[in-house]
Amino acid sequence: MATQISTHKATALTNPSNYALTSHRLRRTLHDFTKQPIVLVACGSFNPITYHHLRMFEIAKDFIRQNTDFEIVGGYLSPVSDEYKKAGLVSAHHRVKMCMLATEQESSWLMVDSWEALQNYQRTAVVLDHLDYEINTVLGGVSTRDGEHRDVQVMLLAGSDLISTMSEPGVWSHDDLDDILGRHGTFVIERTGAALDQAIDSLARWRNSIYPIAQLVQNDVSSTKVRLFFRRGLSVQYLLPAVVIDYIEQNNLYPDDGPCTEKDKGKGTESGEADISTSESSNTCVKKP
Ligand SMILES: Nc1ncnc2c1ncn2[C@@H]1O[C@H](COP(=O)(O)OP(=O)(O)OP(=O)(O)O)[C@@H](O)[C@H]1O
Ligand SMILES: O=C(O)c1ccc[n+]([C@@H]2O[C@H](COP(=O)([O-])O)[C@@H](O)[C@H]2O)c1
Repeated sequence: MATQISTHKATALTNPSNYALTSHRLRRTLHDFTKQPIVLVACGSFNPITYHHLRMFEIAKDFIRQNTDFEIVGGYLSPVSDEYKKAGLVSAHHRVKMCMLATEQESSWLMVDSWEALQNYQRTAVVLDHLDYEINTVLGGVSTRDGEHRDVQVMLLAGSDLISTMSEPGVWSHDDLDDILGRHGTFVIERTGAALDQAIDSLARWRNSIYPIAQLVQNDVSSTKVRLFFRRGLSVQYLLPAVVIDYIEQNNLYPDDGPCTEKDKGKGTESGEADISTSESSNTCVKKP
């Protein structure tokens, strides 16, 4: 049975049954008492998680250390619910599991929060408010080495493609943008095809709490391309953790479509999927031996 909880905000949040926040890597003591403790949260499909999803957190970590007065005490991936109904979305259970395998194997500080995934669709503002409640109200925030209590600021970490949708009419509510960009704050990682300045241009009123971060090494990997590679029997080695590749193969999550014809080349199998012919491997269409 789901439980209703209330927060310091007007929102009522509902926890899926048996839900408890994963917090084994949440650092409860601040190293530097002059810094503001923060937790980074990336929301998305993670269908499947790629190395670049993990890399986003490392890029943000470097930026934060060099340019801000924040101190990161934890990082969460929050896979979206099945109700998001994006084409080709495999079940939340599998996407949560893949994120867990990846973070446990590849990272020493990242965790997965399944609250959003394992229930009905939740807006991103609600997800951030939920984590704020769990970390600050339920767990009691963090302390300095002298035992002084500090609330943790829960901040969104997103690619510039996602942030550019915030300027599209009808996608996000203004109140939610105020909550996400104004109250929580957001780190925006540059993504090929979605220029940073264009993505945040019309979000100027929140500019003090939006931190754009350029990618020093351009990385154009997307989950869409990874799914297409699986479906075409192409290698995905080194695009995502081996432990995730094994899991996908064991559960046959993105089945190989079989040999493709001349006509198929460059086409996705899910509506809305990227045209693989725009990538370097455009002319490769081979079936696995
Ligand atoms: N290569 C990348 N560069 C920058 N940001 C990225 C990159 N890949 C994913 N992200 C960001 O990671 C978050 C979660 O992404 P998501 O799970 O939607 O991955 P995706 O690769 O965009 O998925 P799909 O291809 O299925 O649309 C989003 O904020 C997205 O902008
Ligand atoms: O909260 C909103 O109004 C909102 C509007 C558009 C997108 N989002 C979130 O943004 C993420 C988009 O993921 P994706 O895979 O479609 O890029 C996903 O977590 C959605 O819940 C959230």
